[in-house]
Amino acid sequence: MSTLATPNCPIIIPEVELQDCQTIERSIHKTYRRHLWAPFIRAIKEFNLVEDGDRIAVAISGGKDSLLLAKLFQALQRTKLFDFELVLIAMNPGFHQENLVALEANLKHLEIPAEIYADNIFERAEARSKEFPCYQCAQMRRGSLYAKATEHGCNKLALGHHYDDVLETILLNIFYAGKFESMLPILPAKNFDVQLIRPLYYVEEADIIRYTKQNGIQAMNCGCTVAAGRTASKRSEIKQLIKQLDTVDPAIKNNILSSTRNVNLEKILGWRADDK
Ligand SMILES: Nc1ncnc2c1ncn2[C@@H]1O[C@H](COP(=O)(O)OP(=O)(O)OP(=O)(O)O)[C@@H](O)[C@H]1O
Repeated sequence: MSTLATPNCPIIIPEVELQDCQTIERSIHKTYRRHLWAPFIRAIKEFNLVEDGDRIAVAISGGKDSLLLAKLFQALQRTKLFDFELVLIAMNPGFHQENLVALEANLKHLEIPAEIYADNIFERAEARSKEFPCYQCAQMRRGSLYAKATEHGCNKLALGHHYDDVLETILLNIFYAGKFESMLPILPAKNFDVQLIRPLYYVEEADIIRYTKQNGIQAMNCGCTVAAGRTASKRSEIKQLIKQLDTVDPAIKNNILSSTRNVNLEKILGWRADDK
């Protein structure tokens, strides 16, 4: 997989031998209790992301975030805090063969019995939009995952977006789209009877990287075969900016998110809701 790293999608090199599955599972409750388990539970409780009777599809791309998300959901199910069903799905959008083999190996080792299904989204996204395949790809991936979740009778689809994704999205929207818009922890799908949930909302990327490296997990860094390296530069610039700001004042990250809860409608020039 190392050959598939790009400047905007750096590879995460494990710092130890791959640990056995039980050790990895234990680490979530011990070493990473404060930084992974606690924020995961906090988001679930604060936003009611999981409720009794739910049937939740967890979408696993093979990257570090969704591999962790699957392990957290398996751990949550064992606690019996909520009575819910879990469906694990992984879509193959046209990965390089070496990425697909690595994904299968990771799922097996981590005891994540996910259904891998094929949907040639990379090819279709590129055919539809040579210039901006990423936007197409993101839309089509989401649609494919919603459809698969629906096919499995799920009422929720969990994605692996984390705290830093949320902050980056807020700033990207301000800087490059001229709008104040966040990424929500829970929202209804537009064309499906499914709710999208983001249970890693409070989990910091640095902690996911630490957990991944320290458990020897070689997650997929970037499965894209179409535009990897050409795009996502704005996101990586914003990531660097937030990193720099964090060294100046560690309160800044939290303040970026807090600003989305604290909008003074008397001190803004305009707003819209439901196209109004
Ligand atoms: N091919 C896929 N199959 C299943 N789920 C996917 C796939 N691609 C994306 N997802 C879901 O959408 C989320 C966000 O996708 P994105 O490509 O932004 O991932 P990411 O930030 O690189 O996260 P990850 O480390 O999980 O890949 C993923 O965490 C995962 O839950």
